[in-house]
Amino acid sequence: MTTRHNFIIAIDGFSSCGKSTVAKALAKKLKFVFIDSGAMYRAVTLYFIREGIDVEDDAAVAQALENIHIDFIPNLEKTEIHLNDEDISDEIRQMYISDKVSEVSTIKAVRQAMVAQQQKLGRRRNIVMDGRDIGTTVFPDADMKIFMTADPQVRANRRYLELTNKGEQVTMDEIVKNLAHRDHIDSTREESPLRKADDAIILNNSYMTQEDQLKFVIEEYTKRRASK
Ligand SMILES: Nc1ncnc2c1ncn2[C@@H]1O[C@H](COP(=O)(O)OP(=O)(O)OP(=O)(O)O)[C@@H](O)[C@H]1O
Ligand SMILES: Nc1ccn([C@@H]2O[C@H](COP(=O)(O)O)[C@@H](O)[C@H]2O)c(=O)n1
Repeated sequence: MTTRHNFIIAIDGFSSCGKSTVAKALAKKLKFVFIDSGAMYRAVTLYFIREGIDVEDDAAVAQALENIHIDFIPNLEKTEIHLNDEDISDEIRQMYISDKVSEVSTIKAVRQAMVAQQQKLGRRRNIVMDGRDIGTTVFPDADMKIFMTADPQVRANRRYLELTNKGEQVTMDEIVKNLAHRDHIDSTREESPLRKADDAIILNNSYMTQEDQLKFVIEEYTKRRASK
């Protein structure tokens, strides 16, 4: 067995509870690389929608995965996600992607392709990766694992504010349904379902500010770093 020298932080949890927010802030503070694994599943979903890929057609799915190239490109303060050299960072946040992404994410071939890329991205670099199966499947040996949750109504309110501030026409009802729908599919699918890793620490941020949640994970990191 080879010893790993990089530090891996896995942040998993339910939809819209603030995983990317805390992961991004933590990565910035520690000068680690932040990887939003959900954005990768969203990129695949966008490609499937655009190309009209039938998710039941294994050959079409396999061919599509061959044609999909996802890159994370740092650009000033943010990291863009590119699908075959196109910046799709904003497009993948729209509701029509959120409505389909969990269905696409149940496909075994899709998960295998994404997990392999995620593991490659975490080789040798210090990273913070957020998603649903990071602490259980992608990096079961992560140095620190957080499992995030928040009250469903709080999560829906936050997502509603985020999307309406961006000018997207959505109703609270649509958002509540989408979060419940995704959480259900993500937690019950056969392939690497969303679940708390046995060694993950729970962070319920329903009544925490973004500053409080960052402080919580930095304190946890400081303890872990000292014992690594
Ligand atoms: N502690 C907090 N208090 C208030 N708003 C928050 C807090 N943490 C995150 N948010 C806001 O909640 C929304 C959802 O956060 P974020 O996108 O980080 O969640 P996520 O878990 O990564 O979501 P998803 O899994 O759907 O991608 C964002 O608008 C973010 O600014
Ligand atoms: N490791 C992951 C990450 C995400 N998914 C699926 O993608 C959806 C979108 O993720 P967001 O974090 O951007 O909300 C999510 O609902 C999952 O269906 C996944 O399966 N595994």
